[in-house]
Amino acid sequence: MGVGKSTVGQLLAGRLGVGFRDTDDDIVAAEGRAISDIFVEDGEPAFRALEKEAVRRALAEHDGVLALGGGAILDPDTRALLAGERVVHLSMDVEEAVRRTGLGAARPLLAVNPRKQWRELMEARRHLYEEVATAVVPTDGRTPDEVTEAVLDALELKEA
Ligand SMILES: Nc1ncnc2c1ncn2[C@@H]1O[C@H](COP(=O)(O)OP(=O)(O)OP(=O)(O)O)[C@@H](O)[C@H]1O
Ligand SMILES: O=C(O)C1=C[C@@H](O)[C@@H](O)[C@H](O)C1
Ligand SMILES: [Mg+2]
Repeated sequence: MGVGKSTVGQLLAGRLGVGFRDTDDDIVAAEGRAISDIFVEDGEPAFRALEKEAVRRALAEHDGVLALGGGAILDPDTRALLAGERVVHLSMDVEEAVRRTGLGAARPLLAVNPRKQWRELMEARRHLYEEVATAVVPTDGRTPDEVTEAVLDALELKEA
């Protein structure tokens, strides 16, 4: 959460001359509600079901850079769909995470005690991010442009 998937994803798409899509945005557009509202009104399992369908559809329809929600990899079917794709795990440490996400209600899973919750989420998810990633790119102390450059290098992709 807040690692820069949307920011770097758009920069990367620009550098590659391809389209950019973000499954969080797809869900918000389809539902006409903010993600935090979906969490509060319907609960996390309902959000995960919407997310799984959004990822499946985006992978089928879209040929370019796709940003996933931070928890999309929790779903085993989604992880299976990512097999065979280039998947970048953008990483950061907890202090950088707190700086980038702030304390707002926009990220429901970090709403209370964000430092502790972020650490716990990472402990629970790290192995899943590592399982699906074909490249890991640390983002600490790097600007979005520098991260984008590092992603291009890590994926050995040429610019358009
Ligand atoms: N490399 C970076 N260095 C500093 N700040 C950054 C960097 N990348 C992104 N940011 C800032 O951090 C915040 C979160 O970035 P962004 O929304 O792109 O993350 P995200 O991974 O898409 O988040 P979410 O999980 O909510 O979708 C934004 O304010 C953005 O400007
Ligand atoms: O890491 C997560 O579980 C989330 C990340 C965001 O991208 C959103 O999909 C939502 O806030 C949940
Ligand atoms: Mg985003």
